[in-house]
Amino acid sequence: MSLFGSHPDWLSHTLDHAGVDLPEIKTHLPDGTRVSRKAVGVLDIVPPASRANPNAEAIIVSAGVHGNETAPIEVLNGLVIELLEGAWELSCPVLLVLGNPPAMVAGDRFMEVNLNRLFHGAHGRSEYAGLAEAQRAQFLEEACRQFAMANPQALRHYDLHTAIRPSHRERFALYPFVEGRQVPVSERDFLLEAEVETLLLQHKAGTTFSSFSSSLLKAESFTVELGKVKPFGQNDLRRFDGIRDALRRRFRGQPAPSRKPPFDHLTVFEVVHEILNTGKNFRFHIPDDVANFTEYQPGTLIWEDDETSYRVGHSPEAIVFPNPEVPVGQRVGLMIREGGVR
Ligand SMILES: O=C(O)CCC(=O)N[C@@H](CCC(=O)O)C(=O)O
Ligand SMILES: [Zn+2]
Repeated sequence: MSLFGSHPDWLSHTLDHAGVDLPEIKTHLPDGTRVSRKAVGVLDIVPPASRANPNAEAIIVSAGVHGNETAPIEVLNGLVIELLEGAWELSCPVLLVLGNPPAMVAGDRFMEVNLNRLFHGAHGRSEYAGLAEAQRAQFLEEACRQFAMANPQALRHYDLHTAIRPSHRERFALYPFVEGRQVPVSERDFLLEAEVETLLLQHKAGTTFSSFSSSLLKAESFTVELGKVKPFGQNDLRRFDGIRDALRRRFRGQPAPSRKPPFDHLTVFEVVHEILNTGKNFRFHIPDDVANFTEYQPGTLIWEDDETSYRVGHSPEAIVFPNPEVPVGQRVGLMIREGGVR
């Protein structure tokens, strides 16, 4: 397919052209579906207007916002291969994004600065001026805005990741904070369909990709953690069948299946405290290699600096994403408290 020149698929084209500014290129599938490669790693795919969109939605799916989180990249590439081969027909507009191609080639989380801290306008801060990752964040925001404007259906965004640490809960989703909203039942059902059994409710807006799309584009968005970071080719992709099958079902516009055990209830946590590297002789009292969802008892000292400290409150709290190796001002981890099963 000319979209990818001599490359066998989207992923190999993206890796081979990482960091290159290619012009937009458009083509049609035999069934009339329009496919546009808007940039390296960005595909905008729209079914023919005559085709029904039974779920009345437009979907953004991103992976590779962190370059070393390879399994969701392989899953998304697999779905693109199926679609372009004609294995099934698309029913809703989709914008598919491989976030950070140079970091994917390097096998690193990022090159100069964490792309997933540059959205919601953060790419415009003076300290990021001229950085390729800031330009990519700006480009991706604009691509999402244009996609949302061209497709006025209900907008969804799933930003797919894998975690650095092992986890007591293999798959979990984060729901960005937007004042006054609640997770719709249909989205809870979708997470369970994707075998994601745990949901974290954020307590404030951030600068992640999913926070941008939910706050500024009014999308129902989630960051979805699907397992552990591994290099390309080393993922057991059977562990990602849930998300692949659930996304394919949505792309095809098929009805949602009913909840089935063991994936029939979501355990919900709320974020109670975001640990930031304060830079004032910051000391983190959680071991470096602790698993996500490790629980700490009331009163446990989590971090301190020369001015203040944080201890677990009146009931147990767990840690996710512990990582003290971040620049001053960035997130070292989240403290969460269980808030019910739904
Ligand atoms: O395992 C880790 O420490 C990081 C995994 C990861 O990249 N998580 C995302 C979560 C984004 C969000 O809070 O919605 C990130 O840190 O960017
Ligand atoms: Zn990530």
